[in-house]
Parts: sequence; C-alpha cells; structure tokens
Amino acid sequence: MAGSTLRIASRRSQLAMVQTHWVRDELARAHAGLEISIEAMATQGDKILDVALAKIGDKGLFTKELEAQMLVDRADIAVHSLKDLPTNLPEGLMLGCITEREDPADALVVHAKHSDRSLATLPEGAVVGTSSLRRLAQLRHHFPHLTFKDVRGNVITRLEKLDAGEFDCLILAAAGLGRLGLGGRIHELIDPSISLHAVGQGALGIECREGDEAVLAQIKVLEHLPTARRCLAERAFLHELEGGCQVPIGVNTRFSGDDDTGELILTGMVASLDGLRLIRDEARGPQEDPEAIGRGLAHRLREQGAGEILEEIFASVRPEA
Ligand SMILES: NCc1[nH]cc(CCC(=O)O)c1CC(=O)O
Repeated sequence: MAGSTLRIASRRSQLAMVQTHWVRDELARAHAGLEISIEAMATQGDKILDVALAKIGDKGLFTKELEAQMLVDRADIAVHSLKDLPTNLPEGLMLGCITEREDPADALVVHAKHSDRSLATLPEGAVVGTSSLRRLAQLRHHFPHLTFKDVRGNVITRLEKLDAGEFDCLILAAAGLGRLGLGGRIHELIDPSISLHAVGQGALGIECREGDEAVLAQIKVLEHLPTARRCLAERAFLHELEGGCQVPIGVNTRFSGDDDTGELILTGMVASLDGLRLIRDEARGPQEDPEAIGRGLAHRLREQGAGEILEEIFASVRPEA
C-alpha cells in the first residue's frame, strides 16, 4: 500500500486525542511505511453542553460527525470510546476492531474536603455529579441519602467543576482518568456489587466502511479477542433491550477459568430512575458465540420486568413527551 494514507476521524477532546494517538502509533508500528493522518472535530455531544445527556436522548451524539466523514470518503476510520458507539450503526459502516480494554470500572473522585470518606460514608445529601442514568439509578438504589446533579463537559472540565465546589464527588470511568494521566484522582474503584459499568466501557471501537477490506485488515491487528468477545456480548445485551435513548443498563463480563477457553459470564442489570427497582441477573455460555449470551440475558431480564422499567423511562425522558 505504498503511497496510501489512512485517514482517522476523531473527536478533539483531550481523552479522544489520547486514544486516537494511541491507535495511530500502534497502527504505524504494525504497518511500516503507512501514512496516517488525523482529522479532529467536535461532535454534537461536545457542542450541546447545557442540556442533560439523558434529555437529548439521541444516540450517536458523540459519533455522527465522525461517521459522516467516512460516508463521504473524507476519512477511512473513526476511533471511539466503545461505550459511546451505538449498537445500530449507519448503513455502510461497521465496527471493525475492538482494542484491549482497560479496567472497565467506574471510579469515585472526591472533593478534597471528603478525602477521608468513601462512597459508603459520604454524608447525607452529598452531591454526586454524573450525567449517566446508569450510575444515578444504581447509586440511588444503594445510597438513597445521596443527591444527584447533572454534570456535562469533558473529563477535565468536570474535575474543575468538582474542585471548584459544585459537587462533593464525581463518578467517572477509571479508564478515561487513567488514559489522561489522572489515575491519581481515583479515590475508590466502585465494586460491581454496587454498580455495573457501561456496555463497552474501557475499550476503544474502531469503525470503518463495510467492504473496505484493506482498511479492515489494517485495523484488525489491534483487535484483542477476549475484550472483543466480552464487548460483543455486552453490546448484544444492550441492543436487545434498548429503545431510543440513554438508559440505566449496566454490565460486567468475565471468563470462567482460562481467558481463551473458559465460558463467558455476563452480568446485566436494568434499574428504574428512582433506584427502587433493580433487576439483575447473569448468563453464561461458550465464548465463541458471545452475542447469544447477550441476547439470552436480555430475554431473562425482560421476563423479570425489565421491559416495563425501560418503557417508563423512554416515556419520561423523551424531550417532547
Ligand atoms: N461519555 C463520556 C465518556 N466516554 C468514554 C469515557 C471514558 C472512557 C471509557 O469508558 O472508555 C467517558 C467519560 C466517563 O464516563 O468518565
């Protein structure tokens, strides 16, 4: 492929740029002589900062502009935080590669005045900054004495708001903090018995055009099979349950025994926004068919009432409803 350039579309937040530079460097290492360019742009999700994420209700908030670049042939691939990539992709595009996942857990970050507290010992009424319905519902379920306030903007902006005293603590992805060199701000990793992480959290997804076999082969070298299987099970679970907006769905995946041969175990939960109802269950199966495990778990949760919870949420957060 002498003379060809691989064009990457990326968001331009600090975290997105760290991730995209990592992908660029790894691809350059794997393909000697490959020219790689990066086009960084803002997405809807970066521009609309005064509306709660859940109210915007639009999936693909952080991905559509990047996808448009590929569809008009101004970029060949887009690098996303996998958790921001909807499970339904536009016609003509595909998820071409899933990279090795960092710790997918959520992390508690506290204001300095709470440095001697833990999630379980935060004071009555402490203000938790999060824009995720998943984090909100699960924390409310376990800690009904906490209060919740929406926080928007990129990770650095959120930390500035925390330090300025707008919140007592934030819940952020450990992976994002680590990639930004801010792992030192992690006060506590949140245990999966308290809160399950988002689908795909901690992994990168590289999207490309369907049928672009040369590009697909180039990016596949960055695929991490155990991560990909875990994330495909998680994404099938979400796809089978979701309607049209951000929903309180959390997951956790692990292998029984050996990563290469063990069964894949998926834990999933759906919660009501008040945290009063929380349905959680587990499914397992051969790791070679991760999507079947995800779909199976979704059906199990539906049988236990997840459908009603999700219907209520779709009705309540739809902007014009
Ligand atoms: N929606 C924002 C977003 N998208 C990906 C990450 C973190 C990195 C990751 O989860 O891979 C974050 C910030 C956060 O949730 O703290």
